[in-house]
This record gives sequence, C-alpha cells and structure tokens, in this order.
Amino acid sequence: MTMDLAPEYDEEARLSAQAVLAQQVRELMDAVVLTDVPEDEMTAVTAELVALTERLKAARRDRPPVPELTRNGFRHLGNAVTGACNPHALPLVIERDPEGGSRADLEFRPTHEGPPDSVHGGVSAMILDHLLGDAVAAAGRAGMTGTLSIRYRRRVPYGQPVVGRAAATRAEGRKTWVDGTISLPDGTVLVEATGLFITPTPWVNAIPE
Ligand SMILES: CCCCC/C=C\C/C=C\C/C=C\C/C=C\CCCC(=O)SCCNC(=O)CCNC(=O)[C@H](O)C(C)(C)COP(=O)(O)OP(=O)(O)OC[C@H]1O[C@@H](n2cnc3c(N)ncnc32)[C@H](O)[C@@H]1OP(=O)(O)O
Repeated sequence: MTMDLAPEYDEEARLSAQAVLAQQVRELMDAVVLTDVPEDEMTAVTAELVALTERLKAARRDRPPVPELTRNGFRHLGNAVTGACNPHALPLVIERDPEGGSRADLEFRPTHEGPPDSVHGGVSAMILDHLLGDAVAAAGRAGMTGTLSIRYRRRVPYGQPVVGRAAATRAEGRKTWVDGTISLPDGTVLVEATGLFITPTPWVNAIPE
C-alpha cells in the first residue's frame, strides 16, 4: 500500500497571494509617480522598501510563473501584459468579442505616461501586440509577432476607460494577419494596429480544437 504525502504547500493559494501582492505593487507604483510627500518621508519609505525587497528575495525562483494551457484556456500569470502575478501588467483581461475576435476593457494609469497627460505610444503598441496575439488564438491558431504596424490617430488618455479590440483577417499556412484598435467607449478610434503573426513550427498543434 502506498500513501500520498500531503503537498508542502498549496500552489494555487500561493499564486493567489502573489496576485494580491502584485496588485499592491501596482498601487505602490502609482503612488510613487504621483507622490508629493517631503524628501525625508521618501527616504524613509525607500528604506522600508529595501527591507521588503530583501524579504521577497529570501526564496527565489529562476523565472516568473510559467505559462500553461489549462482546461479553462491559456494562463500566463507572469506575462508583462496579462499576468496577474506581474506588477508590470495592467493586467489586461481579454474576452471573446461577441462580434468576433478579442476584446478588452481597460484603463491606463499615470505610470503609463508618455507625452504629458497621454499614454506612451510604446505602451499602446504593447497592449495591441498582445491583443492581436490573443485574436490569433481566438481564430484557433497560435503565433508570435512577425511584424506590427501602428497608426496613432489621437492621443490616448489614462485614468479613463478605453476599449481594445482585435480580430484575424486572413490566414495562410503558418501566417495569420490581424487588425486591432484602441478606442474610446463611444467608438472614436485612437490607435490602429495591423500585424502578421507566424506560428512557430512546434506550436502548430498547440491550440486544442
Ligand atoms: C506553453 C505553450 C505556448 C504555446 C502558445 C499557445 C497558445 C497561445 C494562446 C493564447 C495566447 C494569447 C496571446 C499571446 C500571444 C501573443 C502576444 C505576444 C506576442 C509577442 O510579443 S511575440 C514576441 C515578439 N516576436 C518574436 O520574438 C518573434 C521572434 N522571431 C521568431 O521566433 C521567428 O522568426 C518566427 C517564429 C517569427 C518565424 O520563424 P520560423 O523559422 O518559424 O519562420 P520561417 O523563417 O520558416 O518563415 C516562415 C514564413 O514566415 C515569414 N516570416 C518569418 N518571419 C517573418 C517576419 N518577422 N515578418 C514577416 N514575415 C516573416 C517567412 O518569410 C516565411 O514566409 P514564406 O513561407 O512565404 O517564405
């Protein structure tokens, strides 16, 4: 007779706790760019952050949480755009668009500032890159960005809702062409993107039917 040993820890509970930690760090990042406290207070807070950083470094993995294909879809908690456990990520929450393709309601933050009072163009491009990649998956394929072309039509605001959308337009062999936008909720298009995604040979059968 064999006995299963109880796991040393509950990995899902740890990932949930890491997601809560990441959200707190996002709030910290916003607080840092907007703070107006005196210099002494900033220095004191920095010292506390050094101590907190050391506590987290006490046990270290060699990479962020790994991406995985689960029964509920693709989960990548360490991703820079969608990863709940990555403070750098918004995180972007993507849904299937009833009109086809992928859709995300999002709100950029002051940490995303590029031109004054506007979102950095590279940040908009990063979000669109990921959204276009997700639309490739929505079309039943999987790809890496080969080319990405962006047209900035109007400044993108932060601190107010915007909508991202993307859908595949054409597929041929391992290539998928995708278009996407970031718009105001009233439909005014702020940024347009078009991309060519290539399915690396090992990923050809990565998306389940
Ligand atoms: C754990 C499982 C993971 C599996 C994932 C599964 C599912 C994912 C599901 C959901 C995920 C949702 C969203 C996330 C997805 C994406 C968002 C983020 C996207 C990125 O952030 S991703 C980072 C930036 N991206 C790169 O880091 C690419 C680096 N690069 C390479 O890895 C290779 O370069 C590659 C693979 C692109 C091609 O390599 P390769 O060897 O397979 O291709 P090859 O050379 O054979 O070319 C075949 C034909 O494509 C043409 N072609 C090739 N490259 C081209 C290019 N750049 N532009 C135009 N055409 C190109 C050739 O001209 C030829 O065309 P032709 O057949 O007509 O001659």
